[in-house]
Amino acid sequence: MSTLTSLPAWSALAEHAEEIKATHLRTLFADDPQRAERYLAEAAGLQLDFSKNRINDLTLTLLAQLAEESGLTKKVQAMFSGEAINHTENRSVLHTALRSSSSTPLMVEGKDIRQEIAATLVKMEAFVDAVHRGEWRGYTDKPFTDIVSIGIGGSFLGPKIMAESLKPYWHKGLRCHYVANVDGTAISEKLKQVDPETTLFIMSSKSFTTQETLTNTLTARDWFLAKGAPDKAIGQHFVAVTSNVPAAVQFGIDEENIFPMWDWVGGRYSMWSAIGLPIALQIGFGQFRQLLEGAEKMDQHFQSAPLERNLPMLMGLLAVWYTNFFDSASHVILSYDHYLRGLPAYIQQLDMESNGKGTNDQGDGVDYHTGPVIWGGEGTNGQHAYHQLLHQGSGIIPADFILPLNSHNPLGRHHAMLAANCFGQTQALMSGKTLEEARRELEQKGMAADAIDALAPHKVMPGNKPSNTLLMNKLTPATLGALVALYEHRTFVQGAIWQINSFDQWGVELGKVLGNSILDDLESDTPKLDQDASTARLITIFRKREI
Ligand SMILES: O=P(O)(O)OC[C@H]1O[C@H](O)[C@H](O)[C@@H](O)[C@@H]1O
Repeated sequence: MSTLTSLPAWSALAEHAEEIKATHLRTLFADDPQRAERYLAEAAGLQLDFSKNRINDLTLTLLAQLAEESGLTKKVQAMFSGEAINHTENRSVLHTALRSSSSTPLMVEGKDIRQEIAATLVKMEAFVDAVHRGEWRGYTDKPFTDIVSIGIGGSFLGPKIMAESLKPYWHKGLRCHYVANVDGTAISEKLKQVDPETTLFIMSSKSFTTQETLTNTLTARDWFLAKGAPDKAIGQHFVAVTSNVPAAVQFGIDEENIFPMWDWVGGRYSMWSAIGLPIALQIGFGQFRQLLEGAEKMDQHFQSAPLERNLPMLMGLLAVWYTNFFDSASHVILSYDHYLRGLPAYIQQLDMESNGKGTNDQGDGVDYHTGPVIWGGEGTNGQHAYHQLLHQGSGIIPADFILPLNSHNPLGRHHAMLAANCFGQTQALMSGKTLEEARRELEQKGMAADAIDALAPHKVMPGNKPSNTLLMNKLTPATLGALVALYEHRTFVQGAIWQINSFDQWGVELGKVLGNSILDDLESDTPKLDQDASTARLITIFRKREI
């Protein structure tokens, strides 16, 4: 038995889960008229209604006990104070420092990182303002109209999705494009849309070794020169964000055009650093700061609020509750806001790359489930598709519904309809429809008794499906910052309970290495073909393709 499953709270939760499984959410609501008020928590402009979860007060007490026995509070402090909690890479985990307004020195390897952070923000601000004012221009003296941001993983999804989410705040006259995939189509299609004289390229790579990013940047540079730009214009049109300055310089980026980031920021947690430069260019530096401020408010809440009011703790512990005691293997994020349609993909990377681990901190294989599959999409679209599985599928898929109370585009009844759909879905998941209700409905339609017998069972919706509803007054840089920080800390809480390192990603390495040796075989005149039979065959088919 692992140290986690032998904790007293774990067995107590297992026992308690049996009681809860025998209780319908309808009953929990009927038995407790105050439930909706009591299971509502607020922080940093976000309201969480967690009353439609399969819990009661005892569940919360036992989850709090689990947090206590797992040393959660100490682990939170260890992260914020800069301990090297990413122990497999011997690194601190300090994305929270990037949005902190504190001036108390924060030392990492003998250096106060607050100063480096502040200096980088100053450099970013000066750059953003210079581009916006048209002072930093293209080689033919025209102001920039387009930014092409090249990066992948954490160096792509954060900037792209956050900028997309904040479209109402965009700086006029500047468009950002994002290229990640090594598929030549990705960059070709972007380059068709831009003019070399008015395009600025940002190469974002923490390591500066990522195949996709290096390849796409070289292609962009070749295109730029092939379109007639002089060599000396590269400095004006190509900037980089990286923690590997020597590699960027060697690659040909001017040293003064490099924005630093650091080892203590994980890729999927890096949008708050200079990796967020495309966001800042797109929405302006003042609003980029508001994004940071919103996140800082959530950080403060996470560190100080009591567990029963603490949004990230509640959401993280609820995820553990369903993953480990209800065998739930996935979690769905449903954005009821068109601007937030990319958020599920962002959280997918954040959570699955963080908690998709099967080895615990002691180096042993875990004997319990860890990171569930995170997926989702945009409401109401999903209601006409995969919500079927949420309502009538055989398992439990906990859902997060996210809704701003005000729209940036308040058109007639649209927003009330959107909200009604959102709330209606949470209600349907919770209450479902019984056989009697299904039968009554069909009787009222005048259906014959034998037809009712045949059809009614298919119309039954078990309900009892858990969901959270997250509300904010309006989607702004500050509320978006708080929302993303909330999910970061939710991810942390789960990893802390599961005793895994949420901050490394060794699992992505092997495929990269194998990919490189396969690339040699695809391109070489004398391929080794020393792979397994299937892979060797695939290589041979590719080599023999008709061109
Ligand atoms: O920023 P880079 O060093 O180019 O890394 C880009 C991405 O690639 C890696 O494979 C990791 O899985 C990601 O966590 C990372 O964000």
